[in-house]
Amino acid sequence: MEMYVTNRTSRCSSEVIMVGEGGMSLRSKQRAAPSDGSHLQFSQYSASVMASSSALYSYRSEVIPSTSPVVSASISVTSLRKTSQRGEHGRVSGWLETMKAASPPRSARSKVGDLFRSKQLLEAQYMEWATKHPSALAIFDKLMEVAKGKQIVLFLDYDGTLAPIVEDPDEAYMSDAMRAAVKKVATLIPTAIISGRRSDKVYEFVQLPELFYAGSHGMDIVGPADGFTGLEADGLRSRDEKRKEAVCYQPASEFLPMINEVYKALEEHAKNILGAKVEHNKFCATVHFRRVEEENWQLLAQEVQRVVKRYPNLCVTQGRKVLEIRPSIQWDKGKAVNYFLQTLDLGNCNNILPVYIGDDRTDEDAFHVVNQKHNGYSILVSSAPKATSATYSLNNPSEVMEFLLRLVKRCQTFGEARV
Ligand SMILES: O=P(O)(O)OC[C@H]1O[C@H](O[C@H]2O[C@H](CO)[C@@H](O)[C@H](O)[C@H]2O)[C@H](O)[C@@H](O)[C@@H]1O
Repeated sequence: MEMYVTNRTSRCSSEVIMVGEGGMSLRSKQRAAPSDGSHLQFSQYSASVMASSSALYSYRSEVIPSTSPVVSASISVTSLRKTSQRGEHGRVSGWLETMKAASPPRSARSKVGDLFRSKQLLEAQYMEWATKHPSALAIFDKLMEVAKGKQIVLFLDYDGTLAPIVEDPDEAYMSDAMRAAVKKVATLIPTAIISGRRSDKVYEFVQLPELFYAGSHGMDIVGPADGFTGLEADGLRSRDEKRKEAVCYQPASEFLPMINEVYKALEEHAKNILGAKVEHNKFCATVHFRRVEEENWQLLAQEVQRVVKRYPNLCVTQGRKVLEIRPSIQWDKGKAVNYFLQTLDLGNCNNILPVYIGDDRTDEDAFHVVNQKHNGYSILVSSAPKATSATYSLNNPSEVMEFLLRLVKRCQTFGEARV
């Protein structure tokens, strides 16, 4: 099956078909909302997506910078709402078929021989994929050679990157060892966490005032004021106690009442589906499928559709066994990366090297920006072959920690992480 994604200019129609973890797929066609009037512009991009029946998938993408000095691209704005134009049932069925193809019934998985063969197959597929996305640990010295004399700026996703994926999103704790590694690196390199969660929730997990935070997929930014350097960041406390020194950027602030309303409606609609959970991520609402029996996924997706179609200014994006309902504005994790770089006064600096580490589809926006605009390092965290524009890979959060510690050691030895 071959799938195409196209998107041109900031006021455009886009058609996206995606296959994700557990084979979740979604197809939609929508008109993007007008620009929010910020200094950032949407660029052109095109990509093709290919997926095999075994739910292995990959895509090639290309970003064509506009003439604007600040360019970024988005790939993930999809809408279940518009799906209804093509027939909701057909679309949801297609989505479920792909999802089930990636999760064969337990009986089929239980045979030892089958398990062994599929493990071997997966390993071979991973190795092939890893030749295209080399391990950032394996080529660490080479990466650092290129970084010599450059200001590294570090961007980290949270779930699946700093903390392992778990069943209950309220229990996605990072380890103390990871916290210590992030703390060390943040004392040497300007570091920000860009998460889909609400920023206060991420801060609750991370507990490090040394960092900058952007929650709600970059729609809730706590960053440095002009002339404020990365090493002086004071986490979320800057919001209350050091307001003068911090900048809060919330490009979707007018959507807050709407998201509150949608959250309540989703909770109401999902309450009778066993295992379903709705999370309020401030500027988006996240519906969790992970603990829902597969036979109820369709029901839950239909409930989401039912709610979202009442809100023409909202759209649905996908993550790891989640559907996320968010404002249809042109803002994403990639824009948040640019925002941080600009407020750190590094946006137009040739001497910077942004490093972005993330595991999910919404991180792809940031990978694009880091690759195309800044020639930086984009690193996907994944233990399975995955569609990505990230150049490099790390297998899991433990490898992320190892990477951070090597970065620390390297900075301490050479003192070159900051210009
Ligand atoms: O951008 P991120 O920091 O990666 O946040 C994306 C979503 O992460 C969380 O959900 C994911 O992790 C959960 C805990 O491991 C897991 O149960 C869920 O299936 C994953 O999708 C978070 O709960 C969401 O709100 C974030 O949007």
